[in-house]
Amino acid sequence: MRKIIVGSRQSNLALTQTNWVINELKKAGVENEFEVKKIVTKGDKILDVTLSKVGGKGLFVKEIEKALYDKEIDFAVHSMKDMPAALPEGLIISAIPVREDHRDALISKNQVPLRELPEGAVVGTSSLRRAAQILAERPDLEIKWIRGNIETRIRKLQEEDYDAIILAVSGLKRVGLNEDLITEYLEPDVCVPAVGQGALAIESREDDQELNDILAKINDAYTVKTVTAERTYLNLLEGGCQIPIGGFAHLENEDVVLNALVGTPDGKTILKEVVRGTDPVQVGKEAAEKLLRLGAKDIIERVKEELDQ
Ligand SMILES: NCc1[nH]cc(CCC(=O)O)c1CC(=O)O
Repeated sequence: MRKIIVGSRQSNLALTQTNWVINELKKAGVENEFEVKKIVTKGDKILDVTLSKVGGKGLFVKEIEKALYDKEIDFAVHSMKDMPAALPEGLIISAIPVREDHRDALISKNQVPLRELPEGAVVGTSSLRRAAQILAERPDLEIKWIRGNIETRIRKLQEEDYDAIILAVSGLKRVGLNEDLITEYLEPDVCVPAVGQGALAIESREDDQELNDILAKINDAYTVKTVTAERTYLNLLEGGCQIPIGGFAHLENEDVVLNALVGTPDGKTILKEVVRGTDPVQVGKEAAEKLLRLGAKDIIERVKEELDQ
């Protein structure tokens, strides 16, 4: 039986996600041997610049994709929300396992929730999406960029002058941090998560049918359907850049219900739509069309120009 080589970034989060997937495959009855091969990406080497300024999503996946092409590895596990809209020729998302918690969380000093933070309190995030939604709720707060992995950000909250930070619940759980650290779970009506947040994408070569059949064993129909709606919507709005866009879908009976949001980084303009339907692609398209009609294009173009400066 073929040994399967799995590529992973070397961060704690990436390795945990990779090992989680391998374990899910084993639980699904896969008996192949697995080897994890660590790969250093450009995104891992850049620590002090706003991620959106240095090139956004592609940063973490390029080197991994080269290793896939060169057949140094057979598959790789990515955070779905870090996946670019379109994959390069010959590579596919071959499976999407069951999603972890989709929500963002506020972690504050002294466990003070968002509504009760003192006026002018400093909130750390490097996500324009989170900044926009936090400022829409609390225009008096100050957003301060924060970089580094999950553990580093939590250390910075303790050691630097942040009053609170925002992180994805999924990442926090995956790296094994105690959920008691969380002050407040931000539900999608307060903070619409990033498209694909909490979900993983397994990337492999399109022509590796034998492996893709194995990976399909941990495909989760619910997650595939909801992430398809979210990514269809995102792909129709975005041009590969990091902008304040949120999208989260859930199922109600047979219906996909998509919460879609585009905002200005200062939170002064927030466009929101809820679209439902049975076909996830149709729901995604409709959400994009509705937001474009509300003026999403202007906001996206303006943010891109500012990022380019
Ligand atoms: N932006 C970085 C990033 N990419 C994936 C996750 C974990 C969340 C996930 O699984 O979607 C995180 C950390 C965060 O957003 O707090």
